[in-house]
Amino acid sequence: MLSETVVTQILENAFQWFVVVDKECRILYINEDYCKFLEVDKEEAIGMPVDKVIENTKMHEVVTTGKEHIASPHFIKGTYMLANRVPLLVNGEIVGAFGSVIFRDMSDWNLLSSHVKTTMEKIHQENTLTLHATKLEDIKGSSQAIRSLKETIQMIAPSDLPVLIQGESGTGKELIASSIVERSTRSTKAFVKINCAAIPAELLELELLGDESIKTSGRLHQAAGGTLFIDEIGAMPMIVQAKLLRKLQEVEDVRIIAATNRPLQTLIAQQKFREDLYYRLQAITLRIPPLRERMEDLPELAETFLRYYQQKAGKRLLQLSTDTRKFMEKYHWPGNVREVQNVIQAAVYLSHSDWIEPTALPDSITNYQAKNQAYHGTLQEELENLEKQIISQTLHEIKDKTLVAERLGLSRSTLYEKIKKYNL
Ligand SMILES: Nc1ncnc2c1ncn2[C@@H]1O[C@H](COP(=O)(O)OP(=O)(O)OP(=O)(O)O)[C@@H](O)[C@H]1O
Repeated sequence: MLSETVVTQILENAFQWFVVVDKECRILYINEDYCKFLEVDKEEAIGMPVDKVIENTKMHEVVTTGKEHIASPHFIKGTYMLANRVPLLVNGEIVGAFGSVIFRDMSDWNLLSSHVKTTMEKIHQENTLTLHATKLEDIKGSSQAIRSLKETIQMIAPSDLPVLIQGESGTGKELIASSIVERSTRSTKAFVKINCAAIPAELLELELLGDESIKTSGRLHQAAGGTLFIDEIGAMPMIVQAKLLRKLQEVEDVRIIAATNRPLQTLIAQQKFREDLYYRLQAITLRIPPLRERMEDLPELAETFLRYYQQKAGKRLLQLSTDTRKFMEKYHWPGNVREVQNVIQAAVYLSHSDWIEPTALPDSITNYQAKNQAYHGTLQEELENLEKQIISQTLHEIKDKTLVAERLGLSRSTLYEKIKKYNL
């Protein structure tokens, strides 16, 4: 136990000014610095009603309502200060309140805000983590598929060969295209993009190929000397495909990287894609498997997005709880890496503690397991597994065991027995 003398020294040397009142709002303690500012004698102030010593005080509101005031503006001696006021409780009953001044005036506040600003700028400069992933090193994942993809990129990037990237939506086709450009001899030249699915069919030809009669250059021309990334090429109308092929034969030096989420061979079979254009584009074909076929990449991807969004949100170190990881591992991720990114981003903002619990995941993920889980144990074993999971998750969410017992409709002793049984 700290002696009274030590406690007094700590209180007196605290940066903040503060006051403690009893439930009648009489001052029990006020520190020396605060008294100096208020121009009152400390010995005289102690025992006096707080509103006689501190103008515009709101301590009585806290004592009456039991509600805390955080960073509440307090006008005193011609200036606004910021104050925190919290009720003091003994056995759940209000016995008084503690008030402290966190910013004594605007100059305190300006000083702090300037410190915060420069520190945050420094953190941002040091923070090399970016989600504008464009380089080979930004491609995360250690699955065989990703490793050999990265090896192939290193080999083919310096050439001028056209590349066709095939993969479901959100698998990282644009990222792969950028990393090829970045490793190529054209990295400092134009890198022009066009998304065939995002531009109405009737405008696509003009956008892509331009029109000399109205002196409009298309993106193909703009990419001269550099690279043209044609996203969703499978959505390009046949007529534009024919014109593109013709232009490619005459046009200046452009490297084409095309991407598609539908296999072009299927579109050729359906007569929706020209075979001659396909052969012109696919000198090198890179296939990115969907995430569900390379689930070993999930932890690294989740970690990358977690660190990024945690820093962006200015939160402390966040971790995925074991249950959350389990749900994520069982899910099939139809939106691939982009879906992981979105789920983690939302979870970071939805989490109140240092752990991301399954409650921060969308229902599509938490319900998915329930629908698709294969059961291998006896009914008794499976029921016990589920019971363990429910109790463990509720304990993570609500720390207070009495409240957990209440929520689950158990007596406290039954809850304790189960905690012991399941080693929670
Ligand atoms: N292996 C990876 N490592 C790190 N980030 C990745 C990886 N794959 C994808 N991403 C990120 O996921 C997001 C989606 O990727 P991208 O836009 O490249 O996908 P896409 O296949 O082009 O999607 P769409 O077909 O819908 O246009 C981007 O933020 C990208 O940086």
